[in-house]
Amino acid sequence: MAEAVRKIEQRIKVSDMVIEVRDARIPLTSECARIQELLARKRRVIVLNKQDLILPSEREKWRKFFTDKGDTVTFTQAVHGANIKELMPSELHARGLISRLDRTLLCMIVGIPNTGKSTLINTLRNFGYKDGKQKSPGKVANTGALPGVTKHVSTIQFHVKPPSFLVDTPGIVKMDLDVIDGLKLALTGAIKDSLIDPLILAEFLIHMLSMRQSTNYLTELSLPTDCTDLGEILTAVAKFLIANYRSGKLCKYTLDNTVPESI
Ligand SMILES: Nc1nc2c(ncn2[C@@H]2O[C@H](COP(=O)(O)OP(=O)(O)OP(=O)(O)O)[C@@H](O)[C@H]2O)c(=O)[nH]1
Repeated sequence: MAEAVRKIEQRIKVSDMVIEVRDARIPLTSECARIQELLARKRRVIVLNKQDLILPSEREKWRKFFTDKGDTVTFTQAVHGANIKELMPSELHARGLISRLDRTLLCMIVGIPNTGKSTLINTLRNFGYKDGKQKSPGKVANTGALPGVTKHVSTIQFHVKPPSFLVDTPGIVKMDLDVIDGLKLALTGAIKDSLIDPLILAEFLIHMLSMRQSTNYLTELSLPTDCTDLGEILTAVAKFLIANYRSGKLCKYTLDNTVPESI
């Protein structure tokens, strides 16, 4: 991880701009805290990916939140290419994120693990080549449902004219995570499942849902019939809740709030 951070820091200095990919379900907790100081000095667009997993009303609330702070944001669904056009060189230029369109463009992609960076790169590349009327080059970055798939820093062309490149980087997590941040990251799949007991994670999820007065999930819950042991049943229920939260079937609430709240 330290090596990855060092390489990212070196490459950021020579890049024209940064695309910071966050998880739309945790727009604050998924910030790339470890290099925020560096990011603050670069032109940056915050991509809130996995927009399909939050309600449209939540999207609008967060868009206003970031825009009021002076940040440039784009909501995407990288798996299906939603809003990818907003990240094409001409759009980045129109939004004031790059100053010239006649020069080679180098864009860093950074973010915590599992936010969809590699998926976004593949989608941007397909879209970018089509935008330049070139044959679609296919997938280059490896993707996966578990965190930590990308291990190395690599540079990938995503547009022909102007020649534009993306620097793919491994996901980086901050060192001094507090418990609540850790639970939110675990719930959204940014840190490994093996690190947190699913019962604790499910309890946290139920707590977060009860704060939003949401009990819809109770009607969906059918207990596994092949379990007799209470502990096993609870674990099965916990895993059911977590999996359904992650797929967006349980609810589409963000876990962060635009105003501070006590948990
Ligand atoms: N629901 C949803 N899932 C997505 C979206 N984009 C990516 N994913 C899924 O999120 C998971 C992680 O995607 P990756 O592209 O591998 O994420 P990454 O940020 O490169 O991950 P690391 O290698 O851990 O840094 C995969 O299962 C993707 O299919 C999206 O817009 N919506």
